[in-house]
Amino acid sequence: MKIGIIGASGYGGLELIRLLHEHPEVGQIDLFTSSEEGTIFSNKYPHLTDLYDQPLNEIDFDRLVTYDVIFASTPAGVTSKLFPPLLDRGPTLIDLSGDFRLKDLSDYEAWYKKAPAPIEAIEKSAYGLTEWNAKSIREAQLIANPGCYPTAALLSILPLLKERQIDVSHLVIDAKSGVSGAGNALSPMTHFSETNENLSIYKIHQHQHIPEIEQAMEIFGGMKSPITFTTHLTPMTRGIMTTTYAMLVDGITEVDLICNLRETYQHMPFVRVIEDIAKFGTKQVYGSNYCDLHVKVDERTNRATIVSVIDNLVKGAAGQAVQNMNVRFNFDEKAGLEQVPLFI
Ligand SMILES: NC(=O)C1=CN([C@@H]2O[C@H](COP(=O)(O)OP(=O)(O)OC[C@H]3O[C@@H](n4cnc5c(N)ncnc54)[C@H](OP(=O)(O)O)[C@@H]3O)[C@@H](O)[C@H]2O)C=CC1
Ligand SMILES: CC(=O)N[C@@H](CCC(=O)OP(=O)(O)O)C(=O)O
Repeated sequence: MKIGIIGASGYGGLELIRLLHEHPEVGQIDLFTSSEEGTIFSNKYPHLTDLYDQPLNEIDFDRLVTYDVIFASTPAGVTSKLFPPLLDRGPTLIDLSGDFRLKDLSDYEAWYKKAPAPIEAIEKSAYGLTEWNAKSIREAQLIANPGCYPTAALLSILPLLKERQIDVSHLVIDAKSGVSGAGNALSPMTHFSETNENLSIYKIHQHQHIPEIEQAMEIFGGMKSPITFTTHLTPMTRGIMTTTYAMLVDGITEVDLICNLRETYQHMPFVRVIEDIAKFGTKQVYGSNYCDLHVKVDERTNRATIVSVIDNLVKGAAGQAVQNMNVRFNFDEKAGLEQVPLFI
C-alpha cells in the first residue's frame, strides 16, 4: 500500500506515522505539507532520525491521485475543498477532521462556523465509527473519522440506547481531555503555566461535537434528543474520559447494562468492558487503540453512570483511522494496532 499523509507534522499526523510505520500492509509513506515544502522531516522531529529523513512534499493534486490511501489530519475547513476533486480518482480518502461528519450542512455551518463541504461529497462519505458502521466503511471512498469525544461517548452509550435501556431525554455527558486534543498549534488555552495544575471547562454548550453525537445517537441508536455535553481540559498530554449520566428505563438493572455492553462488543477487538473500577482510567488505554467501558447503577437515583476512556490520538484519531483503512481493505482489523497500553 502506498500512503500519503497530509498534515503529517501535526499531532494526528505524527500518530499516523507511528502506527502506519508498523503496519504489515504498508510499503511507502509520503508526507505532505501546506507550509514547509522541502523540510527534512527528521530535522523537524529528530525522534524520527533514520526513519523519516525524507523531505515534506507540496500538496499536489496530480501526485495525490497516485496513492492507495490519503489520510488528512488538517484543521476544519481544509478537506472540504481538498477532497471532493479527489473523489472517484483512485485513492481512498480518510479525513480526521470534522468536514464530512455532519450530514446536515446547516449543522456544520452553525457549529464549525465555516462553509460546508459539497453535499455530493458528504453523501458519498461514511462515518468512521468502526464498531458501528463497518458495512458502509467497507464500501466508502471517503471516510469521515469521528471526533475524539464522540468516539468515547458513543461507544459507551449506543448499545444502551439501541436496546432502550436508558432514557434518551436529559442525557448529560461530561468529558475531559488531555492537551494534545487541541493539536500542536500554540495557544493561550494550552500554555503550560495556564494548563498545568489547572482544570478548566471550555466551549460550554457550544462544542462542535454536540451535533455529531446527537446525529450518531439517532442513526445508530435509533434515539433522538438534545444532550448536555461539557468539555474540560486536564493537565495531561493524552487521554479522554467521558462520563454519561442517564436515567434507567423501568425494570432495567446494572447486570442488564453490563451484559448488553459485553454482548455488543464481544467480537470487537478494541472495546473492553471493565468491571473492576480500581484502576480504571486513561492510563489503561494510553498509546493504544482500546476503548475501555465501565457502567455502574446508583439504585438510590435509578441513574446509570457510564464511563469511557480512550487515547484521543489513537482510538480518538489516528488509530481509528488505521482501523477504518483495515476494514476498508479487508485487512486484519488489528493490523498496525496491537500496541500494549503504556500504563507506567
Ligand atoms: N488532536 C486530537 O486528539 C484530535 C484531532 N482531531 C482533528 O484532526 C485534525 C488534525 O488535528 P491535530 O493533528 O491535532 O492538529 P495539528 O494542529 O496538530 O496539525 C494540523 C496540521 O495540519 C496542517 N495544515 C494546517 N493548515 C493547513 C492547510 N490549510 N492545508 C493543509 N494542511 C494544513 C499543518 O501542517 P503543515 O503546516 O505542514 O501543512 C498542521 O501540522 C483536526 O481537524 C482535529 O480537530 C480529531 C480527533 C482527535
Ligand atoms: C482539548 C481540545 O481542545 N480538544 C478539541 C478536540 C478537537 C476535535 O476533535 O475536533 P474536530 O471536530 O475538529 O475533529 C476540542 O475540544 O475542540
